[in-house]
Order: sequence, then C-alpha cells, then structure tokens
Amino acid sequence: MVAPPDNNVLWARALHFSHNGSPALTGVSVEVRDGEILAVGGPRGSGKTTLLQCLSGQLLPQQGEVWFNSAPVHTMGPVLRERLRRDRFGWIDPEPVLVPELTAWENVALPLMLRGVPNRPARKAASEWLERLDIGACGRKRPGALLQSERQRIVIARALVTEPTVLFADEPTAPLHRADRAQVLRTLTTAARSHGITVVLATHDAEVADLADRTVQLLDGRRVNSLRMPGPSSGLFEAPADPSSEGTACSLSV
Ligand SMILES: Nc1ncnc2c1ncn2[C@@H]1O[C@H](COP(=O)(O)OP(=O)(O)OP(=O)(O)O)[C@@H](O)[C@H]1O
Repeated sequence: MVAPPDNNVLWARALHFSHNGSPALTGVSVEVRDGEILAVGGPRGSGKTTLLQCLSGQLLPQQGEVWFNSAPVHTMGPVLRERLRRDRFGWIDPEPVLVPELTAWENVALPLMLRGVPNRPARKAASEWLERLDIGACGRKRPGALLQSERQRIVIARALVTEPTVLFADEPTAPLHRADRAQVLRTLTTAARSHGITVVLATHDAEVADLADRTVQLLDGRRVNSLRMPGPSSGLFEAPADPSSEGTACSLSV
C-alpha cells in the first residue's frame, strides 16, 4: 500500500464498486485537496453518489483504496468508519430531512448535543450558523412552517455546525428552484471557504459546478475529461480521461 501525497485530504485510487452485480464505479481515481471545493459532475446514474459514499466510508469499494489524510479508510472496520464519519465528515442529502417536532435551531444544534455539548453553547453555535446562512429569523420555527429552500439551508447549517473536515453534499440543491439553487449554493460554498471546510459536491448541473474550484466528471462509472463550451448554460463535451492528467484541473474553459 502506497501512502497518498501530503496535500490531499482525500485520495482514492482505482475504485471499483458494483451494486448487486451492476457496476457503478469502474476504476475511478480522484484526489481532494485540503480546503478545496470539488464538484463531481456527470449525468444521472454516472456514479456520483456511489463515489461520495466510497470516499466518506459509507461503502467499502470492492477494489481500490481510499485514504483520509494518512489513514486507509478502505481497510477500516465498521466502527472506525462510523467514528470517522461522525467526527470528521458531514453529509447533505438532496432532500431536506429534519426532525419535524424540533425547531430550526434545535435541529441544527442536534449533532452538537449528541456529542455532549451543553445546551447553551450548542444553541449559540446553532444560532450563529443560522445567521451565517441568512435564516436567523427562522430559528424558532418548525420545519413544517418553512419553505423548502429554508429547510435545505437548515440541513446545510446542521452539516456545518460541527465544522467537519470534509463536507459531502449530494445534489444539495436538486429540489430547489433555479434562483434559490444558486443562492443556497453560494451561501454553502462561502461558509465552507470561510471556515476552511473541504467540500465534495455531486451535481449534474454545470452552473452549480461553476462555484467549485475544480470539477471531475464521471460517465458510466468512469472519469472523463470535460471541455466546457462557451456560454453560461453550455453543455459538456466529454472525452476519456488521460490517467497522466490525474491531479490537474479537469474543467477547461475554451
Ligand atoms: N442501491 C442500489 N442498488 C442497485 N443499483 C444501484 C444502487 N444505487 C445505485 N445503483 C446504480 O449504480 C449506478 C450509479 O448510481 P449513482 O446513484 O451512484 O449515480 P449518480 O450519478 O449519483 O446518479 P443520480 O444523479 O441519479 O443520483 C446507476 O446505474 C444506479 O442505477
């Protein structure tokens, strides 16, 4: 086993994963640098979610290696991987899932309280994150009284309140309208940058990927290079990835 380069917070090599025999990743390698916002693009079914699940230790690849800093995630047992996810990683799903009986600030404070943080400091941290995400006024409301975009901001605040080393966001703005999408995403990336949180963001929206530092593209479970055509809502032209370009930016503005 070869240890990954020092400046990568995550480093995955030649990942293979099949769901019940149907291949989702076939030899994907990717690196994530400390503090960067990396978009994982590609059409539906291209393997984005599976890649994020392998990188975050939710799934064990059937072949290949995943390293977090200098720790080999692919050889960890379930207890260690669970601890890693709890202590160092955050996760945002496409649909906002909140506890309906709790207020917004209680939902955000929940991960801190589960770690034993007392009520007052947990409440203070939750309120600060609600303010940062421009939903300070929603603190006392329950999820049922909030708009979908407000609920998704609460989910984002809850994922950031523990200040994880890496935040995995799987299509975090998929259910939102176009205008809300850009605003929520800008808030998420600004908050992550200001706190030095690395973000791995799965998206099939080229405009979403524009907010990232770098994009890697998947197609049918493989990495491909992408050439972005001119224009704001341009499509992506894809070509097989050159393994020797591993580590260089994959999105080339033409
Ligand atoms: N639990 C599962 N059981 C069986 N097949 C699965 C499962 N999860 C994913 N797949 C298949 O694996 C492939 C990759 O799926 P994955 O969800 O990783 O792609 P994706 O790019 O995230 O897609 P989407 O944008 O639709 O979320 C797809 O063909 C999908 O149908």
